Amino acid sequence: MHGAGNDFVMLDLRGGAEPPSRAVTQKLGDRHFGVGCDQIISIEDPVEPGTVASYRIWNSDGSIAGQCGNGARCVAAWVERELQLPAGEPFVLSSPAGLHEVLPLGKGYYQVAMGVPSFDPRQVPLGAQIEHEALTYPFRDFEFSAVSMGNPHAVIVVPEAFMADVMEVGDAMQISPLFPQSVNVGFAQVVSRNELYLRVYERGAGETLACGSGACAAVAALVRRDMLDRKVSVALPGGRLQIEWPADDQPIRMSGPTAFVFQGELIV
Ligand SMILES: N[C@H](CCC[C@H](N)C(=O)O)C(=O)O
Repeated sequence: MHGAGNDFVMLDLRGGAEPPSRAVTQKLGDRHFGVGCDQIISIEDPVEPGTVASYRIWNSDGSIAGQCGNGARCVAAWVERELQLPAGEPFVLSSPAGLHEVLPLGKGYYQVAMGVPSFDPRQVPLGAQIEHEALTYPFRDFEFSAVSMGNPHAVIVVPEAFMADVMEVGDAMQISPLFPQSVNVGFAQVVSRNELYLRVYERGAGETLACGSGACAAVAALVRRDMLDRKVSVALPGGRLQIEWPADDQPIRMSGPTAFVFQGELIV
């Protein structure tokens, strides 16, 4: 499946099937010697009351992630079809980052509640050298904001997202002691108070065509810096996501597309 071009191998692990080993996730993620994807997403039995399923996330390099926004929408589409849920009816999923209310919007579009963003440096996490929470932190000759959406994000405001040196800056930040668990690095160009161009150099996958949690993190960081209103259209290379953060203590709601690409059987 893919969500705005961020592509996934979805594994049906319901019934307690073994999660993939690191080697299997790397094999699945390999675009030449395996299937090829940005992340591997499992669909698993519900673990929380009131939920219909749970999911987990592995990046294509085999590392584990706590959240995946585009993946959450694809889990929603997969579950709605597989469990034959009543069309248009909301339901709840759980992930390592918590509970997620899903609202099917029709035509493969879903709204997912992605949780309340955290700016606490210990939550992101940032290295111990950062003692206090701040709107931005210095890195080389620029500054970044730090946000957790259940996974770590650094958000950099740039004049031209298209011209940003995503790989060089992204690589340098991911290996910096500032980010003990590495980081997803967003390059955000503010078009207006309701529109953002965004590119994301993801932890464990490199630059992807879209990053749902990255879009949420960028909106949260720039609302906090009074550079955006609370309802924003985020244009990424692979497609558009609608992000709304109703209030600081409310979950961010992300809406966007999903697509089924291919179904097969994995023989390991
Ligand atoms: N690379 C991310 C996981 C996938 C996030 C992204 N694909 C999304 O849609 O949120 C991490 O290691 O935290």
